[in-house]
Amino acid sequence: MEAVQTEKGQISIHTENIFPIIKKFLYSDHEIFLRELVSNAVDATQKLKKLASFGEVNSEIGDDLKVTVTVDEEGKSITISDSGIGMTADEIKKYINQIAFSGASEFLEKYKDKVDDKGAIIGHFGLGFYSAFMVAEQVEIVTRSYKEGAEAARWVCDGSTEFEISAAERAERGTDVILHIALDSEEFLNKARIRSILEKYGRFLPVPIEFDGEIINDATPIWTKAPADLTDEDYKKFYRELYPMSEEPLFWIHLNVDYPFNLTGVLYFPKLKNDFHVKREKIQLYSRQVFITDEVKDIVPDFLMLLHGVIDSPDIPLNVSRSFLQADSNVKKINGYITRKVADKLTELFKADRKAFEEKFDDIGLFIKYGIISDEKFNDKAKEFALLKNTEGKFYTFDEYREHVQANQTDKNDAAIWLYSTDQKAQHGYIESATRRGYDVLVLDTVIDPHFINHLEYKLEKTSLKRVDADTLDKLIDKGLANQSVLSEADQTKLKELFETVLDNKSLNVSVEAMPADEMPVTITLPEFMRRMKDMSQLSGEQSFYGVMPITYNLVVNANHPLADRVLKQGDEAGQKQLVKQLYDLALLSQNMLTGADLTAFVKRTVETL
Ligand SMILES: Nc1ncnc2c1ncn2[C@@H]1O[C@H](COP(=O)(O)OP(=O)(O)OP(=O)(O)O)[C@@H](O)[C@H]1O
Repeated sequence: MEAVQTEKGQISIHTENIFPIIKKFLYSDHEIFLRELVSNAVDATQKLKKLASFGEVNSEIGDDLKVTVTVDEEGKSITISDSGIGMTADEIKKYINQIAFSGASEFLEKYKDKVDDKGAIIGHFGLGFYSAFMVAEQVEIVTRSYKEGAEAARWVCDGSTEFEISAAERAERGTDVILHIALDSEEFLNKARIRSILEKYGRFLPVPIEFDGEIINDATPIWTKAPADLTDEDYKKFYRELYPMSEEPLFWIHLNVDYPFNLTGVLYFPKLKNDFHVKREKIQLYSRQVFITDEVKDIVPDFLMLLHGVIDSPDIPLNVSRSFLQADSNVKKINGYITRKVADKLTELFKADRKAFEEKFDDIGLFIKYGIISDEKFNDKAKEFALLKNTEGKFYTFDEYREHVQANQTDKNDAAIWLYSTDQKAQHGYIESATRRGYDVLVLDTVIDPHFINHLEYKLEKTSLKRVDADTLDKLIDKGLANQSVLSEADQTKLKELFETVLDNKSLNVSVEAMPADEMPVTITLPEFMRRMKDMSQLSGEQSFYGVMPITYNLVVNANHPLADRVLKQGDEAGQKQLVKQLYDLALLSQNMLTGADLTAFVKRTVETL
């Protein structure tokens, strides 16, 4: 048998098949054609300006260069005209025929295995000029190069691989791209539709875009200007333009970097309050002032998506799938840069005016906490400016807080115990008891706090956080100093049994403890770990073991309260039962757990005793 010879070769791609495939791939995003063609016209105009500035254009170029888009409803065509550099017949052959075909081939090669994975590709792969064939059955270019003595040329192609180039009439330098719209794309002959597409993609293009006699864009949006030339009002005005329905932003960051990647933009901090899921105005992503997308999910870290504004970077690859984007090293660097900038801005604001920073903290705390949890680098910087607020409305950095509570809130194992409340009103009685002992109570009541608390414990040394109603204070901060009980062991057991029998409730874990006499006679607590598990499973929305696990509350009877003694000494059984029930209901009431028929019965019983 003859041996197989080593051979190298090229897989050939049949370009005749390209157009049906382009159409198929781009199906949901047909309007992109206008972005591509207008961008080309803008590029041609910018190139001309550049050449003129080098002194390479002989004629006057004028300072009112613009791109015009015209819809001819009757003639069923759309024309994109510019007065840019234009093309000679040879350049058409080179740039339009060859490049486009090789671009399309490359595209085919790249995605040939992914025909079913449309969602991953549709969007921004920028096939440029050739996207015209998504909507046109025939495309015509009439162009004249800026070069001296250049002759105008016409190129016509009907979407097959055949084209025709001929001499044409065009008095002035520049290019007209004329799309003869296909039957199935006549929606694009609607002027309102074209205007809205132009406004979406071209709102900040760097060259004036005229449609229906009007300029539809702002060619010098603020992110292209130097911060020194802008006032606060300029930034606010731009914000209103972007998000007309929103409240004023708190502050903003002007991004500007050229190395090792190019990025400009303005990011605004909105007033977030506790608004985590709703009202996420989107960050808009631009590439050289061309709108690309406001779906920046995989490009910008999730916590930064709470910010608003514009990012413009020609270095974010827009022609590949989203999963690829996440791995892209430029995207990673850009994320790192933005995160650093945001952290620096917060540090600067904190240092410049702490009081003003504290006043804004309710609005930015959510963002900062989210950043701390999700981004290690941000976390490192945030230590400087992240604040904790206590029930008195005072703010502390983590270090300051540690210092503040160290003396009084360290337990017998030398661990610091930070107490917190998730609802100052609901936990009022417990907060009051704690502050009576000189303990400090933090307010951690935002949606993100359950995660933030876990994170704090993980990061802080020998520190745990406990909700103020998670146990009796002596157990929450166990200093190893047992209170003396005025009741004997036997009486304590009797009291415990009495409560168990009268209340007859399996979800209660009854105990008798010697607490200070001025504490409540009966307290209900929910152990910290059990509540956290519940909260977390609720937050994640998943049914977990802890989500369905029955809750057991602790019911603690204060042996040193005079009423404990009174219960024991109560002669008649009915009266004793009534007293136990009343004390239990009062405990429920202070935990906001007394509702429905039980509440009605309690009110009735109380009225009767008055
Ligand atoms: N209006 C125009 N005026 C002058 N030259 C043009 C014009 N439109 C297209 N060209 C030339 O044709 C080339 C190919 O255009 P095409 O849109 O396919 O690709 P591109 O703009 O280079 O890249 P992309 O695929 O990202 O759009 C351009 O690079 C340019 O040289």
